[in-house]
Amino acid sequence: MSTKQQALFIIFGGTGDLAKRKLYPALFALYQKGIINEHFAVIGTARRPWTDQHFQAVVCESLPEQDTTAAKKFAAHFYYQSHNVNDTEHYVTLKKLAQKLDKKYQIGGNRLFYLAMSPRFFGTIAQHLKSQEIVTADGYNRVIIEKPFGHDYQSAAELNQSISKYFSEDDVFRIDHYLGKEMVQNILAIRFGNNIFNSLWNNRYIDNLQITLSESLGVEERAGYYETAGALRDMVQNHILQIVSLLTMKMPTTYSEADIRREKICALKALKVYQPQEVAENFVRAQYQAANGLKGYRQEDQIASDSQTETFVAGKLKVASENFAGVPIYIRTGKRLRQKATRIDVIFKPVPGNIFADQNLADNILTIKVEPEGKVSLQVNVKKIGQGYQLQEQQLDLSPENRNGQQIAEAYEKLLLDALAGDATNFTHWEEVAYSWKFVDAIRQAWDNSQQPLVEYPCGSMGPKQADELLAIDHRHWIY
Ligand SMILES: NC(=O)C1=CN([C@@H]2O[C@H](COP(=O)(O)OP(=O)(O)OC[C@H]3O[C@@H](n4cnc5c(N)ncnc54)[C@H](OP(=O)(O)O)[C@@H]3O)[C@@H](O)[C@H]2O)C=CC1
Ligand SMILES: O=C1O[C@H](COP(=O)(O)O)[C@@H](O)[C@H](O)[C@H]1O
Repeated sequence: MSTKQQALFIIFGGTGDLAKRKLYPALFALYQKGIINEHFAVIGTARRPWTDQHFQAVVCESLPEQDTTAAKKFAAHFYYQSHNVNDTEHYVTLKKLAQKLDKKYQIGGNRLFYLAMSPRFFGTIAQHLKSQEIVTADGYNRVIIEKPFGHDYQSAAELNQSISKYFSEDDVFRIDHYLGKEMVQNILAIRFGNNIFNSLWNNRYIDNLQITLSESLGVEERAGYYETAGALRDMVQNHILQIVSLLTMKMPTTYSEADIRREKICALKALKVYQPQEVAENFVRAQYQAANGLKGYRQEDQIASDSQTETFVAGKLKVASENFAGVPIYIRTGKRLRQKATRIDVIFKPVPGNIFADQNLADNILTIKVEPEGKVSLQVNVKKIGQGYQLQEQQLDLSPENRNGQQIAEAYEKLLLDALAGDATNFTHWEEVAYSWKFVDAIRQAWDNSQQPLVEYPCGSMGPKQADELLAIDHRHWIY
């Protein structure tokens, strides 16, 4: 999709880490492709007293090519307003600036409000956008909301209620950047574009699913946020459960936003919400400890020396749906693990009545590697070349061929373009968020109310042994 778009972006949190690392480079990529060109402007807002010139210099610095004419022309579309989101007066100034830029760049009233700030401000921003008439009557008004959407089901419901007073669900784009990743988007193509996978995608043929989101980085500069979140809220509630929904949803009636959403909601609703005893049996929480020259979590800046925050979660999920009942979904995510790896392994059941049973055949495994390198492969068994009849495993590379040598777009670039085009297929609907929180809340509450220990794992490992035992008890092991 390369239709030209016109919009005024208003970024709340314009001086923040996300804006600099992800949003400005993503907008620049759209600019270089000509998708946003003349008829766009960006207002960055935050409290610090920057000038437009300083802001433009910061934007340039955030780009992969900083000193080119294109970068400078692009940054000239950026304006800064010092703004405390709690201060009504600031919205009056913001409105005037927005009107001026709308006219200058002939934008036609389209506005995209990006809330790249702590969620505690989302309600007040939404309210002021309406009450101070920063929304327009002659174009669209869409609000993109960063994660985390709430802290638990209750706070998410309250937040949703306060936003929905001012914006309809169709104009709310709850971002989960994993849904913008090329290989995550590939899941539906692989499942529903191939009868060989579509017809086998159920509990008669799939033995188990494994999802790994491992990171080599530690908590970095985000201690304040991470201490209130932990790996369960930071990664499981959103990214992992979104992947689970794509893997277990039924085939939608059509490839459309409404039909896909409906099936994803059903998939999340079908997740078994655990009782406290079941949480203890099916979930492991752990924290990284100093090893391999790296600090332990409790020695990191601004982390309490007795912090109970989990930096690793592994779990076994159960789905109460016709197609997935009885298929365990093993999930795992953590910081300071051996390496960055985001992957999905679909392990198929062995051939019934296998005539090669004495040869210890490898499982058929479909692997979708999301990162660091996007790849799809299928493990099969073939005859070894030569005399006799021995089998050997073979990896079939099913990776999408990049026929035009295109650079793969970053998740934020794709999602920003979707939001500009009004396509919410790759954003999360409120009901998806609600069911995800209900699932996660049960685990969090069980942990908070129980003596279930927070176990340790050394930096650079793949997590604690308890995460391996979760599978071993079922006579399985992690494929990765
Ligand atoms: N960083 C990341 O990699 C990711 C971040 N996110 C989410 O994105 C959002 C932003 O995160 P991040 O950029 O890391 O956070 P930062 O802490 O880096 O940025 C927060 C921004 O909010 C501004 N701000 C804070 N208080 C006010 C206020 N009262 N009025 C106006 N502006 C204010 C800050 O600027 P100033 O101090 O000048 O006011 C700053 O621009 C969060 O919801 C986070 O969970 C999601 C995924 C990844
Ligand atoms: O949302 C988040 O995601 C990042 C990992 O994202 P990735 O695209 O690098 O895989 C994680 O580091 C961060 O803690 C979390 O908030």
